Amino acid sequence: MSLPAESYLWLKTLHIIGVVVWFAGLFYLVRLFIYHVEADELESDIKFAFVNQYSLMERRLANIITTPGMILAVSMAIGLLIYNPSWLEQTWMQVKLFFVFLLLIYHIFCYRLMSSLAKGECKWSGQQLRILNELPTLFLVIVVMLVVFKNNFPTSAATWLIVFLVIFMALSIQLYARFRRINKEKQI
Ligand code: HEM
Repeated sequence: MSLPAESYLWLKTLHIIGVVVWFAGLFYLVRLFIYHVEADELESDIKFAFVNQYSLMERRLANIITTPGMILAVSMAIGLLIYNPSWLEQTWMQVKLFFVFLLLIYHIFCYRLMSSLAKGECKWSGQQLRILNELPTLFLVIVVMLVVFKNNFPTSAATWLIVFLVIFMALSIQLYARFRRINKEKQI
């Protein structure tokens, strides 16, 4: 297939725009889930107003931003592969596709969480959702490193970066939880 090089660059531009929109949606969606779960724990009359509003915001974000972003990123990626199928033979692309597959499972899982939240059946705590919300960051770091370094992936540097990220995320979640506990005790 011999498309002009500019077409390839247009596909790549739209692919990157799709990826940015997709991730913005995924990050904000789980943040909304956290607010939703915390509103659900309130013992006040306005609880239902909050919970309904969060459900509406989640649905709109997922259907108008997150999923269209995913569709744009994936369809443009298919275009890039049709343009240059030899990418599929490269190890970095195979590893990338594995992580994209995990990301798609995460995306579908977010939809399941959204529907269980809307029904008031969600078993996840705010703390667990905070941890879940760190997963796409890891996927993002790994996938972007794969497309940039390709087959020269800096294994040792990447390992340290990922270990650092995981520790940093775990610590910040714990610190935030402690900060909230102290604040709550002060209010009582
Ligand atoms: C359906 C899954 C995907 C496929 C098949 C795919 C495929 C591709 C291909 C073939 C390229 C062009 C590589 C080049 O010209 O050097 C590319 C570029 C890129 N992809 Fe993906 N991609 C997918 C998902 C993603 C995701 C989820 C992300 C982000 C987390 C991502 C981030 C990027 C970036 C940043 C580039 C630009 C790299 C550069 O120009 O150096 N891709 N992708």
